[in-house]
Amino acid sequence: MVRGSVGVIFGETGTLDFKMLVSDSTAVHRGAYVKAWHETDGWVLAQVMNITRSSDSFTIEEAKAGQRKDKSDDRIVAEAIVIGTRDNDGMLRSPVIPFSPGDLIYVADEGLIRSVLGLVGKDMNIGMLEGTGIKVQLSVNSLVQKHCSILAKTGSGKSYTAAVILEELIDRDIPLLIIDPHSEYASLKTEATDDQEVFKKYGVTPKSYADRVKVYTPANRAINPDADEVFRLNGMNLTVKDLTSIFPDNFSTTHTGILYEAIQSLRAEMETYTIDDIIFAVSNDKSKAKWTVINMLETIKETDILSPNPTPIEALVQKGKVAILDFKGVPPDIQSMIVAQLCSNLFEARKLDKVPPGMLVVEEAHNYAPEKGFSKTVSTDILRTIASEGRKFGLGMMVISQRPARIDKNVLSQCGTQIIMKVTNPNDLKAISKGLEGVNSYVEDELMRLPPGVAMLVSTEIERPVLVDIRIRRSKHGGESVNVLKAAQTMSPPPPPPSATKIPTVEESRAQIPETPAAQPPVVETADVEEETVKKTPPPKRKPSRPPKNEGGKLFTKIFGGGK
Ligand SMILES: Nc1ncnc2c1ncn2[C@@H]1O[C@H](COP(=O)(O)OP(=O)(O)OP(=O)(O)O)[C@@H](O)[C@H]1O
Repeated sequence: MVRGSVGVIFGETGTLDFKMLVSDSTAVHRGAYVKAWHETDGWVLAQVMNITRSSDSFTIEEAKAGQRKDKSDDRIVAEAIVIGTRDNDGMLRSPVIPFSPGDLIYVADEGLIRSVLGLVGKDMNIGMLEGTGIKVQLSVNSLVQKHCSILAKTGSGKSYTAAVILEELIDRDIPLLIIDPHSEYASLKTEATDDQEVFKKYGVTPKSYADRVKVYTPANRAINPDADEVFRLNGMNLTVKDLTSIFPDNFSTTHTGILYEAIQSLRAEMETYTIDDIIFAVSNDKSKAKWTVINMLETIKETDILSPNPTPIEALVQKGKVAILDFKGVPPDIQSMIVAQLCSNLFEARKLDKVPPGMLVVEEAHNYAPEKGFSKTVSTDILRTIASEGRKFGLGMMVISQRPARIDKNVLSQCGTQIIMKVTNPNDLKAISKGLEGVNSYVEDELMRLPPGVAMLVSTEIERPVLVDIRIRRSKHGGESVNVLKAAQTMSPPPPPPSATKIPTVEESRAQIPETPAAQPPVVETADVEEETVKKTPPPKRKPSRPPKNEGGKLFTKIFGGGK
């Protein structure tokens, strides 16, 4: 083999693929980018999709003993698909006449890979092209304006990857508003303490974003003592629509009528009214149905979310700042109501240019914009609107979910960048492969096998899907699972049984601050309850990159459209 080459083309060749005889087993690996000199097109980029290795030259004794002394005459054959080359106008082209058997194959250089895949001149650093040292950089403008989704099964690295992208956006002063149901993003404030070697590998340094991030709680400080500020919605002069939209299923026509009359009478009497005034006005109604209405109004009131001093949207969305809405302790219905109101305010404020362009980040998006037939929430409409119209006004959205099949299709289909990590649920796999343009249904096989920390990136900005080894976080990761065994071993002994427990006095009860766990949004489950509700133990940290292995293979051809 000529020096520097890794193989030679042989057998029947085409314009879209070829086979190569590989010089030695470590020369190329599945997924490797290689280049071939083409007589009319010059250097053409190709990707190895499959490798096989065969040998008959060993003795039965050697086979029985499980030892082969000489492996030098193993026949290693790789199948590569042609990606193409850029012409003088920068257009991607693939050859129109077949490759020539006997031509040499080389490992592709960074310049060719970048230019052919379309990874040129971009700004954000999200990691490295899997199996290479080539940085994958995305365009901030495109990612924000054309929206982005991060999809994977639980524990596969969604919030880790999201935080990597958010760090890049914060570094570029993009305002962020994060809907955080599981208190995962406050850790952006804390610098990561991982191994320095890993930071070096990805070309980043540890960093705290404490001066940029503010955590808001829609609950109160007793429930969420780590929050920086409370978040409140406008509680003055609420309309019938404002109130009924919180519990749309609970308000019958009769209930709505009672509410309507009460609010009409208040409007006739006073300029401004509160929820207390509404409850009082409803209590004057003669029907028994008023008690249901009062009960619902009391429930809303008790959440404390409504206030005469609401949090202005201008305080949340500021250049270079991150506002995290931490939903710890907030009931699911109220979460949706908050998302609906907040996002409507945000969209209106952006349209009137009252806040700078920025990005809305929605974790567990399937709960706030569920697909029809799964559940109904008041936040779906505005999230759909932002997905379809946000880009006109410089309002981007990042949608994060472990259940792609359950997110509103209108929302998901608007995402120009899709970052997909390991997915195994058949419905989710189907939903993903259906929604990805230019990727056929066999994408499912590859997604099922992705190791932790590796994502498939599909973007309107790049020519074809690529696998990315997501970089290390600069800030600490906050989405760690609870170690159940350790917690059980370190917890204090349980309290005595009820009969032996002293009943606290009213004063003692008041003095105790309730330990309210983070609210879990409602889940309408079918066959896959287990996957969604059981938080997996985090996978072991992956090895730096995928080792060259002579296995699998067909997947790549299928995913990236082998072109046969
Ligand atoms: N790029 C990465 N580099 C290093 N470790 C990673 C990476 N991605 C994920 N991990 C590890 O995997 C674990 C799970 O990741 P993460 O919390 O992001 O999962 P998730 O998909 O958001 O899970 P859940 O749906 O349960 O919130 C993390 O604790 C982290 O240790």
